Amino acid sequence: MEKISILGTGYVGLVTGSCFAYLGHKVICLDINKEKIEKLKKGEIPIYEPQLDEIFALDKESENIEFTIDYTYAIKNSDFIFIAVGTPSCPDGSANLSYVSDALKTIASCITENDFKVIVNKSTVPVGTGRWAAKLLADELLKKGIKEPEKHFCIVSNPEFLREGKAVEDFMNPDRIIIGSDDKDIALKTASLYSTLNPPMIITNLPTAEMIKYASNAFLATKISFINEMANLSEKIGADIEIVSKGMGLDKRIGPYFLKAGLGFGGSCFPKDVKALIHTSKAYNVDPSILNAVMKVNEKQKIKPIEILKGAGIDLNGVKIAIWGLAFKPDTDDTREAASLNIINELLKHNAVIFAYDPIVKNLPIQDKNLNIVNDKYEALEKCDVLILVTEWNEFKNIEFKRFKDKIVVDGRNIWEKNILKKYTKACFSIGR
Ligand SMILES: NC(=O)c1ccc[n+]([C@@H]2O[C@H](COP(=O)([O-])OP(=O)(O)OC[C@H]3O[C@@H](n4cnc5c(N)ncnc54)[C@H](O)[C@@H]3O)[C@@H](O)[C@H]2O)c1
Ligand SMILES: O=c1ccn([C@@H]2O[C@H](COP(=O)(O)OP(=O)(O)O[C@H]3O[C@H](CO)[C@@H](O)[C@H](O)[C@H]3O)[C@@H](O)[C@H]2O)c(=O)[nH]1
Repeated sequence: MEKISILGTGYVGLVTGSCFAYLGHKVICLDINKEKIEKLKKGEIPIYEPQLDEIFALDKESENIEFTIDYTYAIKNSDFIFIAVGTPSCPDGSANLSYVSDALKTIASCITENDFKVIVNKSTVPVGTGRWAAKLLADELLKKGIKEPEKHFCIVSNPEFLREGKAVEDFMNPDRIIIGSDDKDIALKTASLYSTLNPPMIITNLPTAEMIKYASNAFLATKISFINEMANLSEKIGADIEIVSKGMGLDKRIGPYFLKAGLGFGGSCFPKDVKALIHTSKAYNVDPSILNAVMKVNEKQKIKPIEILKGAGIDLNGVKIAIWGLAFKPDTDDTREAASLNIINELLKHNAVIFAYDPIVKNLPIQDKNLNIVNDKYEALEKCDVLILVTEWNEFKNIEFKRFKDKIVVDGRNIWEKNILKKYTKACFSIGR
């Protein structure tokens, strides 16, 4: 069993650290956010993620996991150092590598002449970052007077493919593990951290590993924008996109996944990663025409309910609108790039009054006198004339339809049967049907 530190204890870092500890490794999770680490030390999990509490409790019992803000301690007591800090979008769409670069500089400040550390990057970073990181680290070590710096570390790329809401399940049952490194032995050593999971493995070079992550996310995002474009056409010509998706998905070459039409993709990954890949493509003079279209379709799709309501002749000024679901998808408390934010911002511009409900999310990065977050879905519904279903949480699937009487309902994720909606509502709209 190996000694691992995880730098950055967010969604990816905490899940990775907890799961590695569960697999028997000795894990130190580090973050620069003191408050987060204090909570974790007390046994409080700062994010909502199914199954994480069970694994976390077992890790605490086995004493395989500890939490710290002390870089020197974390680096000294680990052989594998995972970087799992954020890589958000810069205003020009490129990935902001400042957190990665800060982490690398602090690692360099802790490495001594007697050390050899494997530095594994799990953050999603543009192609070329691994080799850039090796140079940055070598320069920092040289500045400290460490000769032949490359003898003291090796950089590995190990992109993460977990989904929020299913993060533990995904970590424990990976479709594949990708390891990229310029040193094959170190790559194999890193791969062995996962050996008990027995996953399909690809061992390759640094840029290929980095590219696999972006190409995967961009392809999944493309599937979503594609099906949403088909939904917009289906709606006009009387086809039902749910049945179209099912019919397409039965073709094994297409497959059934990521063909759910709705309000587009949000979250901390697809939007930023597609934008970053567009940026990289342009930097290498490759025309990212598909990726540009994927983003364009998605931006429109996120505010589709506004277009639907306006198209139905509803003047949004002063209208009371209930929003069900604020997280970017069910089973997470994450609202980064959530369609709910785009819809709420648009509605506020039109002077609508909003009563929003989500089972987990109780705060939003938007403050407005016309935005109310309430604790009960029916309370939101009863106060309003219009309901927009934004996130398909399970609790919205079986509801008392009779409460929809006299309401205008927009089902943004196609969770309700259109015939039932027609029976119980004043007017109803779904996506692509
Ligand atoms: N969220 C996902 O589902 C997911 C899945 C796969 C890959 N990724 C990628 O993983 C990376 C992390 O994503 P996330 O969602 O976990 O981010 P996050 O914002 O939840 O967590 C990042 C953490 O890093 C900490 N941090 C920042 N600078 C630091 C430093 N110098 N040293 C130590 N800690 C530092 C922050 O305080 C924060 O707690 C991103 O590159 C993302 O694209 C995310
Ligand atoms: O058929 C579908 C599938 C998804 N979505 C939307 O797409 C977004 C992303 O969903 P999902 O992929 O389940 O969530 P993430 O947690 O963002 O995970 C993605 O992004 C992660 C970060 O890179 C990767 O690790 C995962 O493999 C990748 O699925 C959400 O807004 C969903 O509502 C659809 O609209 N239709």
